[in-house]
Amino acid sequence: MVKQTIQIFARVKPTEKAPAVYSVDNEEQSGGRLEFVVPRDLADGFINNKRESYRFRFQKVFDQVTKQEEIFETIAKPVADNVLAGYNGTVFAYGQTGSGKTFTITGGAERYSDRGIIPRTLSYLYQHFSQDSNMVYTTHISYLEIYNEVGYDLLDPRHEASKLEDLPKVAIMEDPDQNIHLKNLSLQPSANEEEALNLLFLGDTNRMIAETPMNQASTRSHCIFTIHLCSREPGSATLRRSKLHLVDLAGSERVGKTGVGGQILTEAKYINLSLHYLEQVITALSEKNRSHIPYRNSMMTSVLRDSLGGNCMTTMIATVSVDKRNVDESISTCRFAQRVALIKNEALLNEELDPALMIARLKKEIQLLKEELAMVTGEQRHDELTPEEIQGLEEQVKVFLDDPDPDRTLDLGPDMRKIHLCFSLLKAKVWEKPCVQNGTDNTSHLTSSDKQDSQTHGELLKLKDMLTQRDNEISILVSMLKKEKKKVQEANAQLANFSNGDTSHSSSTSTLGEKRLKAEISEDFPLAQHLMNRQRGPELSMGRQEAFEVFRQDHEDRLTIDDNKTILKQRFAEAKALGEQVNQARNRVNELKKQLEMRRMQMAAQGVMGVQQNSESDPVEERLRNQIEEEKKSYKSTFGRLKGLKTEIEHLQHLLHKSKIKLQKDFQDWWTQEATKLQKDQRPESVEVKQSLNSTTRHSSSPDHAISTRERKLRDLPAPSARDLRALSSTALSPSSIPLTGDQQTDADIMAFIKARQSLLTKTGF
Ligand SMILES: Nc1ncnc2c1ncn2[C@@H]1O[C@H](COP(=O)(O)OP(=O)(O)OP(=O)(O)O)[C@@H](O)[C@H]1O
Repeated sequence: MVKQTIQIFARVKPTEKAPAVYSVDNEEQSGGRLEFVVPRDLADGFINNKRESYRFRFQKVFDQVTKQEEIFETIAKPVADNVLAGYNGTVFAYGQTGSGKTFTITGGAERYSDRGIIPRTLSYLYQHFSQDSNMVYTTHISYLEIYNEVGYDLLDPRHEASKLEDLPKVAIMEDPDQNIHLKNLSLQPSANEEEALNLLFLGDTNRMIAETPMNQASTRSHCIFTIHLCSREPGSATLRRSKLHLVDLAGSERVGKTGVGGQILTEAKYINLSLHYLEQVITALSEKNRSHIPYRNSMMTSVLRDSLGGNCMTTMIATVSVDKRNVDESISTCRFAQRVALIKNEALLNEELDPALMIARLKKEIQLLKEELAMVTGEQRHDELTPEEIQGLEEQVKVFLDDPDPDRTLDLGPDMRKIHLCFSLLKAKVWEKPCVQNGTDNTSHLTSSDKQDSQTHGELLKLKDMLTQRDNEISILVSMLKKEKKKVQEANAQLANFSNGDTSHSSSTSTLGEKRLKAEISEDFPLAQHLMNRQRGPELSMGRQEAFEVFRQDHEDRLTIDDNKTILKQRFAEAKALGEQVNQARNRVNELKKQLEMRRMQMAAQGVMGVQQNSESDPVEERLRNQIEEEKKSYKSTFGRLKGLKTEIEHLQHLLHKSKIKLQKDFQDWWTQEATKLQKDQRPESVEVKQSLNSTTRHSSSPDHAISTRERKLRDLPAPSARDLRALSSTALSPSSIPLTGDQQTDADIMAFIKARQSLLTKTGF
């Protein structure tokens, strides 16, 4: 058992604004120190106005310039090493919204070098698996999102087609030993790094898809990415099962400060509530003599129960922003971390015997014992006695009983089935004869038949003695058998439990999801298109497509997307060149091998023909072998580079994909806003329009239907060409300059559309 307090680290997010006064000191022996100096007049809110300096201790403090690589090496790698050794591990990020939790745990959305702890840990683990031939490893991945106290499986493929509320909820189940099991959370097998990364990408994409302007899930949900590891030495029945939770918590800011309302306020309350329960658990754990820890109050604390004060090595990263306006939240984050640092965990080595292997072993042992027995008895044992065997035994018993010799024995061998049968035959014989009555031992008066009876009685007593002896033997053998049977039953029951436990997680979905993800990456905007279809109905109209093009040109992420596209092209070219090099190296190795074989054949032929040969090794063969070794080395290193490049390419594709979805979502939000604005502007303009709308929606049960009908019309209007639009934008807008239809409703829609286009073109400088 390893006893350890939760390790705490702080990471300061880079800022371009004037930062508050703060300092970082990692020179101290006892760890790192983060200090904020808050001038008295600036201190507000809950910060004590009398204090100026706030100092906090951490294992280490990472300042603004720290790279992702260093964060992984210092924080996550030691935890991953413990997980490889069979201990549970958790790394969780805590901090206010925008302080860098997702950046630290998952990674940034722009560069490959911004990969966070999850992809780096996966890379590290799979590299370890491939290098460690002493162990056999199997991994499964689960990805849980907790939003408004409800759990969702981020690897559920239905995410794309359904609304969050319609997805199956993950439920918490507790077994009698208080172990937590999560129903409806799938455990996806991942045989290699690529498969694991695809699951991460799938989960991240699903997390984005679920977001709407009203639900910025990434900010207001907790996400737990778990790597389930199982390892064993080949042939050993001992298994090690460990789990690594990588946790991105929701933003920790206080509701009062964020100034939100409506749905978002409800969510904020949930988050605050769940983080409040997290605080309660942490406070309870940091207090001595507290017997009750309120884990069950929230889903997140229930799921992370082991990570907090249980069987786990846990590390917390407090992400802080040093912008002046965020200092009070940062101080609050650091205070929270100080309490977390008091919690002691007791991590156990998670070893267990593999029930399947135990059963196999016991079966083998039984088989061996049976074979030994057969060797001793010289007989092959079957389950039942055959009719011939029974007949033979009946005759044996008859001969035994008929023989007056008291030393006569009934030789049955060590076969319980035969012994049992003979005893029952004897018993039957005994009960066939009338019993000798109680009487004095007056044998002188006995007739010959009486004497015979008395002899039989003597034999009977002897037999009774034998019977007792055999009974004892039988009891011993039966109890041995029972013991063996019980062992097998227990092992069977364990196996059944084990496989039941697994099936609750077993809805395997990975391959489909991966395929879909890959297919989507290769196209341009299909997922986003699908998203819009889901929310708004069919296909983008021509007008919207054009508007989207203009919107895209002006979007803040366009440069990142273009940059990543360029890098991706470069990487593809590099990968192609490396692929060719790998092929060439392989061909060269094959060619050299052929030459080596030829040379060997030549030398052998010369030997046969009696040509004298140098007894030392052949220099030509030596040279060829060296060349092969060199080529193999070059092949291996180029192949390694190619593999690394492949991972980078996949990551870049994922980043591109994410940026594209974000772009589409931003456009969607903007479009909806513009449409709503226009509708508001036009509301007084015509009562008839309203009436007309009402008549269109008379049959609708939804009060919002009027808006959506109108919006749909606006969207589906055939758009003028870009040239027409430019012409339109330079023309003053008057109903006379636009070809109208005469229908009041349609003309109102056309005007609304033209206005929206014009405002867009004005914004983008056309
Ligand atoms: N160390 C860093 N270096 C560079 N950029 C960073 C760093 N930390 C955060 N950022 C950037 O700051 C922005 C907000 O970060 P991030 O989304 O990780 O915050 P968060 O704490 O996860 O917020 P939320 O609670 O909303 O999920 C992102 O654009 C991210 O790329």
